Amino acid sequence: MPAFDTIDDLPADSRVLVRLDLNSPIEDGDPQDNRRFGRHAETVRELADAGHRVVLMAHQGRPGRDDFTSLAGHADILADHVDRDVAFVADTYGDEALAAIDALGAGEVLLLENTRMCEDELPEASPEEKAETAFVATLAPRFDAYVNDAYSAAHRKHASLVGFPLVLPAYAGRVMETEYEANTAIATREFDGPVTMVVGGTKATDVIGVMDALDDRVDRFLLGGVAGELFLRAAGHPVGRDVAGLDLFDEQWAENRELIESVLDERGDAIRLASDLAYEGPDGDRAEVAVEDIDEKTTGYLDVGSATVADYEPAIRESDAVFVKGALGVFEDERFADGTVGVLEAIAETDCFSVVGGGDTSRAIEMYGLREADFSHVSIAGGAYIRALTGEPLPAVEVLKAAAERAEN
Ligand SMILES: Nc1ncnc2c1ncn2[C@@H]1O[C@H](COP(=O)(O)OP(=O)(O)O)[C@@H](O)[C@H]1O
Ligand SMILES: O=C(OP(=O)(O)O)[C@H](O)COP(=O)(O)O
Repeated sequence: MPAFDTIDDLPADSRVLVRLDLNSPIEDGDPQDNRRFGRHAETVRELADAGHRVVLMAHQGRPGRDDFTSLAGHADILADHVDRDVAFVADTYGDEALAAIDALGAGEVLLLENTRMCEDELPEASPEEKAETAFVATLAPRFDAYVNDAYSAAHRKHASLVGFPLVLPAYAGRVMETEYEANTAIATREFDGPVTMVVGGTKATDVIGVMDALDDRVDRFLLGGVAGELFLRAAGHPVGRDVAGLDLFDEQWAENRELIESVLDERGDAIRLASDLAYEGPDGDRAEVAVEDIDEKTTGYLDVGSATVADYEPAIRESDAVFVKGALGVFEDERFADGTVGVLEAIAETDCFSVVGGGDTSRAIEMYGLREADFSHVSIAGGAYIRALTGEPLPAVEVLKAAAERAEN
C-alpha cells in the first residue's frame, strides 16, 4: 500500500487544488519548456478528463532574482502538453483569483499566479503555522481536495506545499507517486544482486554526503566528475585543477577533505576511481592520460577516460540496481561526453532497476538520443532527489502521509 492516498482515491466531481513544480529556466523573460511540463501534464490531463474542476498552483524563481516571473507563459506551455485550455489569472488568492475559481466548470483547468508573489508562501514554517495564513485560510474552503504533484519542491516548508494538506483531504499526483517510489527505492527496496551508484557532477559536497549516508545500501560507487577528482586527490593524485575561472575544487576539497578521506578509508573496496582522465589537448581535441602518469597539478580534466568507461561498463551490467547522481564529465561539450554517455548507454542496455536523477545529468539523456523508456525512472528533481537518497524526510511528503493516516482514522 502506498504511503499516501493518490488521485485514484479522489471522490468524483471534486474541486481540486493542485500544486505542481513548473520552476523553469527563464530566457529573455520567457519560461523555457522542459520535462517538468510534460510530466505534470499527465496528472492535469487525468484530473480534467475525470471531470474534476482543476485549479493549479506553482512557483517560479525566487524574489529578487531574474528568474522570478509571472506564470502567464507557463500556462501556454502547459496547455500545449495537456492538449486543452489552461486559463491563467494574475492573482493568487485575491478577488480576481476567487472569481476565476468560482467560474470554473467541470473538466476545466485554471493556473493561479506564482505562489511566491504571495507573502504567506515563502517563509519556511510548520504545516500548522502555514495552515493559518490568509492564503490557505481563504483558498481552502473553495476546494474539496488538495493534490500535491510537486515532488521536486517537497523539501520546502512553504504554504502551498505543507499548509493546504493539513486542512483539506490530500492526495499525491502521478509525478509525486512515481518520484517518491523510485527515489526512495535505494533505502527501501531489497535487490537480489549488487546495487551500484554512479557519482559525479559538480556539487561534490552533496554527493559525498549521499555516499556517507548510503554506506551500507550500496555495493559499489563508480566515481567521476568533480567528486571523482576529489577522491583521486585523497588517493594521492595531483588532480582537481579549475578551468575557466570556476572554483569547483579547492573550496569543496577544504570543506570535505576529512569526510572524503574517511569514506575512502572505510569503503575503499567499494569505491572505483577513474584510471584515466580526459582534457583539452593543444590542438583543441580530446586527449587522455592515465591517472598513474599525472605527477603535477597543471591540467584541468573534463571527463573520465575511455579505460575508465571500459572498467565501469561491466560493473553496471552485473548490477541489479543502478542509481545515478551527477555527470562523469562536462557532457554539454561533445568532446567530454563519453564518460557520461558511455555509462548511461550501459545502464539503458541492461534490464536492471535504474534511476537517473539531477536536472543536469538527466538532460544528457535527451541530448545524446537515449530513450527515457530504457531507464526505470528519470527524476525531474534536484535537491529533493539528493535528500531522498540520504533518507532525509521531505516535509511536503510527510504531510501527505499524515493526511492519509488522518483519513483512515
Ligand atoms: N570534471 C568536471 N569539471 C567541471 N564540471 C563537470 C565535471 N564533470 C561534470 N561536470 C559538470 O557537472 C554538471 C552536472 O553536475 P550537477 O549539477 O552536480 O548534477 P545534477 O544537476 O545532475 O545534479 C554537468 O553540467 C557537467 O558539466
Ligand atoms: O527547481 C527546484 O529545485 P531543484 O533546483 O533542486 O531541482 C524546485 O522548484 C525548488 O525550487 P527552490 O530551490 O527555489 O525552492
